[in-house]
Amino acid sequence: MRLESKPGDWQQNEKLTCSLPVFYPIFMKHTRNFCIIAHIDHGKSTLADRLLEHTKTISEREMQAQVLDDMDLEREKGITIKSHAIQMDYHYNGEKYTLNLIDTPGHVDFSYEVSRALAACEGALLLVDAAQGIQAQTISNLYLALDNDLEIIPVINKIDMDGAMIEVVKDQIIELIGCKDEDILLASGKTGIGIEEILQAIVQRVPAPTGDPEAPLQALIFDSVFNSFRGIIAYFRVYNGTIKKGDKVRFMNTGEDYEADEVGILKLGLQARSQVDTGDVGYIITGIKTAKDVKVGDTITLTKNQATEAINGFEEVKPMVFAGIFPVVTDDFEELRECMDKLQLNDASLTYETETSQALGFGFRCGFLGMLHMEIIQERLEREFNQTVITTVPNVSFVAYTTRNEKLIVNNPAEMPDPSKIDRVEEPFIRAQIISTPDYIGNIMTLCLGKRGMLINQSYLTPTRVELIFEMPLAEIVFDFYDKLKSSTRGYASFDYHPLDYRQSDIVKMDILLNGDKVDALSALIHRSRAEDFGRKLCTKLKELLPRQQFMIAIQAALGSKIVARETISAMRKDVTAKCYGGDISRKRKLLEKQKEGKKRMRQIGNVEVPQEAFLAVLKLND
Ligand SMILES: Nc1nc2c(ncn2[C@@H]2O[C@H](COP(=O)(O)OP(=O)(O)OP(=O)(O)O)[C@@H](O)[C@H]2O)c(=O)[nH]1
Repeated sequence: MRLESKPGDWQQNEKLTCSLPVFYPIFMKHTRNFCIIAHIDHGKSTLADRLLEHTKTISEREMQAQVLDDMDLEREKGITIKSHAIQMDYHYNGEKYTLNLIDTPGHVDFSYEVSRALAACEGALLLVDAAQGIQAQTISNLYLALDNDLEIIPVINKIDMDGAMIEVVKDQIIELIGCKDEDILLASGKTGIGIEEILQAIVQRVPAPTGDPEAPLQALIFDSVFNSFRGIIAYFRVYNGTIKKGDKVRFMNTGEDYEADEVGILKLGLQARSQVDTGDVGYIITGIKTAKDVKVGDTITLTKNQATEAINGFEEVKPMVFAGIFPVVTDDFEELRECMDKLQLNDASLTYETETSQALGFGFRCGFLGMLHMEIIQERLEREFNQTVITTVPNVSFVAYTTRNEKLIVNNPAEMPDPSKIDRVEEPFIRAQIISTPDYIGNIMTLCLGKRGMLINQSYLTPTRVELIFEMPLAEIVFDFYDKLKSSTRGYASFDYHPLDYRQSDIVKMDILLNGDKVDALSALIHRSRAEDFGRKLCTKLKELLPRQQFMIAIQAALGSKIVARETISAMRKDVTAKCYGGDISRKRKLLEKQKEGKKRMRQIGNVEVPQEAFLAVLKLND
């Protein structure tokens, strides 16, 4: 994200409406491409539903049915109907307009995809919750929209709520984007207030798309979905030219040629058309079977009559967080591999390679866009593929330079070379933006400085809202930062971050030993200043999480050969079922079954049984 864009520049987009080319056809004049941006839970989905209902794109009955159908359909066919993009017809002043609503994923893990979706629009509805006011993602999404030169329509949403502070939030918005009082719309996605005004504003204020229908085809891919019958369906926005069914097309960044088996527009489902024109949003099916071959941000052109340039801004999305995923039962490794292969077919941003751990056997080292992405993948493996897996400590990607000046990318603590062979290590830094009421500045500073953050800027957005900008190591955010921020500000602070660069850092490897055996899956890479404290807390947490056994268990944390912390779990004296002997047999069975259930996610390491929670203990360290 470029941060140079200044809030207040927002009205400059008028230039777009005035510079229409002479060949500007009527269908483009009546097209509007827009998205809805907001902080999480400010009511995006609910408002989108009302827009679809109001324009009769989806009837009330379908809306109900749709919500119910969605999960099954998505599972069976991989089609997401309401998200991604949908076209509405809207009649205004006796003329029919085509409004394309492009949905954005909204979470920082997927911010590259958000920026591509925004690039396919000319305008954005900026929703702000009337009770909560401006939050961190309101601002970061606004900046993304400004970077893409979008016309911003500010909307105060949820005005039906008792706690709505319309005037206060109006002032916040005026301060932030420099608009006029009358530019701000008032709405409630729940009751339907303001929906007609929003649709009118989209037609009146969002510029119609520009472009040359006669020029060579340039269509930007802003999203793709996987359909098990039809392969990958790519969603695009046509900037110049026309795409027709049967055309031979080229994906400019991957350099691959395909045939357009089907093209069309996105209504409640896919609607095939003979062609999709300049300025419009549509889909293409080419028989591509894997998500890897369709990259968000790529440009589609024709094989003959190619565009000379791709639409700029294509970027390979890089994983930010890495963790091991292992089958609970070692024999299930091949089955897990098949599931990972299938999962990657429809999620190109998941990367994985085989990993061997002494403790856990064969598994995969996976790369994720962020912690949310990691949770989603784990959940999908369990729900859709019925796998029971153990996930290990997540870590960021470090860069180690050896004394021979080789550069190594370290995505796994086990790959970190011996300290004697390392010249220096670099770690990724992020720019964190925190917005809060001024009462909590002290707590936020303590938290962020404790996480090796540096305060870069502090500014008051309004007298009651302060924005703090820090530069911090990504590794510090990955663990428990967000929860800590919420608890130290009683939920008042909101937070967003963006990657910055790699910086030299004193990183060491912390090993954990159980009864003297090093458990590689519990190793972590950590800053030296935090290592001893981290080791102590981790040992204490592991003591809580490891079940007692018939013998004593020593838990040790070590930096190289130096033990920095130790805890002991004493031996269990009695058999858990002993008290049931001679008693009720069904009670005994229940107890044994309960134990079996608990074993599901246990791994035997040496002679110690380690439950899944222990592998992620790092995420739950006490203060
Ligand atoms: N009172 C009131 N509640 C609303 C309104 N719009 C949405 N909500 C509620 O606010 C919550 C969040 O709404 P969503 O539409 O899911 O918000 P969202 O921005 O799409 O959320 P994410 O997709 O999670 O970012 C839900 O519980 C809604 O019922 C509104 O206009 N008034």
